[in-house]
Amino acid sequence: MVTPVAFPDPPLLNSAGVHEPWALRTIVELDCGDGLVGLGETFGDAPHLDRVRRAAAALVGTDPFDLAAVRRAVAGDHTPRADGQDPVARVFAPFEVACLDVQARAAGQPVHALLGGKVRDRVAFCAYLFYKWAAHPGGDPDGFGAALDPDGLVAQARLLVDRHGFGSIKLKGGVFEPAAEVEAIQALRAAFPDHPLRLDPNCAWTTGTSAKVAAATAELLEYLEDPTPGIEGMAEVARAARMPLATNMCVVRTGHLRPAFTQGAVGVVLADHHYWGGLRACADLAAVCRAWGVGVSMHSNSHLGISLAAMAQLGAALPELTYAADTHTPWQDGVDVVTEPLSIVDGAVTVPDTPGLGVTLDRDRLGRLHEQYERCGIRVRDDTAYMRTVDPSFRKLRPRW
Ligand SMILES: O=C([O-])[C@@H](O)[C@@H](O)[C@H](O)[C@@H](O)C(=O)[O-]
Ligand SMILES: [Mg+2]
Repeated sequence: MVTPVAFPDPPLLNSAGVHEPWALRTIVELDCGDGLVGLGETFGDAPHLDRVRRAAAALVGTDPFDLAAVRRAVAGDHTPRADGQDPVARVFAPFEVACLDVQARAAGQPVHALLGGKVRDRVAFCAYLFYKWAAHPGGDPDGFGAALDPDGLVAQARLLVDRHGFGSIKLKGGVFEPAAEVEAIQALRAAFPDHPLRLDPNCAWTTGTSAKVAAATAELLEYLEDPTPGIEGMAEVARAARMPLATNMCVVRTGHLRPAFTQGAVGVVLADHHYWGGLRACADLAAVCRAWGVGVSMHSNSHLGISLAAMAQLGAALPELTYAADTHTPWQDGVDVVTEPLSIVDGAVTVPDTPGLGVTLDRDRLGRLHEQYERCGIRVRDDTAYMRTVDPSFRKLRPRW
């Protein structure tokens, strides 16, 4: 069964615009008919939802232990996308996770056992800071407050660190002039002297601006994420930067690995099972990174508890994961589709050893979030269009500065 859901999202700012009041996801239930149900979670945009629905229909009768057959069934009549991303990987991913959940439940083992066994009991996550408004236009203030300057961000960091004990901090930049974002990083360093810091402007800067920011933050950042577009641009910045550059934008499929690594464009790749094609594809990615001496971190988008559990299971089994993973979990403020979401305590999720992913679908919650999907009117995430309702002159520019 494939169920689209919507959940409230705060007005988080990024280089593309601002998050809309509702975030979308798609929940996959793989019912094997003998009481075994596997769970998966993926993006919620309508074209993707449509592909996931078609894949689900094509999968009926396929053996959940035969991932090659599952992948073939999912591939169907796919056509490559102009933006270079691999739609099969994206559509296969939630089914791969659901199949692993089924396989692990059938074996009475946690998913990490199927990924080679756990190398850690706790998977660290970072506090993911965003510039944000106090409220959506015309809406009531949310519980997180505004964060439009260094003081606001430091207050936000305190809130997230107090709630979840995060031991490292990432700032989503690309929102204000680079100098203002450097000031924000300096303020975070002063307030959190021992927390590793990262800054991610989502390609909002030219190579020249990126090199200047890299110089200004050389002593402050553990890595600088996607300062500028493209592998060549990143390589140019990497030659000037003292810290490693990280990416979830210029290395998003296998074909990007060789050009990025031979040019020394990135020192850290953010794995994301939702678009690399599942948990095993991310383990393969991590092994390639290890061979090239490139670090591994983990990327996130707005998501719910099935994805958090999948990330935790993967993180437990990846020896290469030496950085705290991204997660948007705190921004969802407890809203979920699972009965007991995994919690982030002392900056980490304790990885469940129970059979499967370690989370159970709550049908009432799923039903409520699906009703919200039906009512919310959003069918494709569009941060830029939403920003333009507030500032009609806004344009998504990469680079902007
Ligand atoms: O949630 C956001 O606004 C992020 O900007 C997200 O869309 C990015 O994909 C991501 O978190 C990133 O690291 O670039
Ligand atoms: Mg990023």
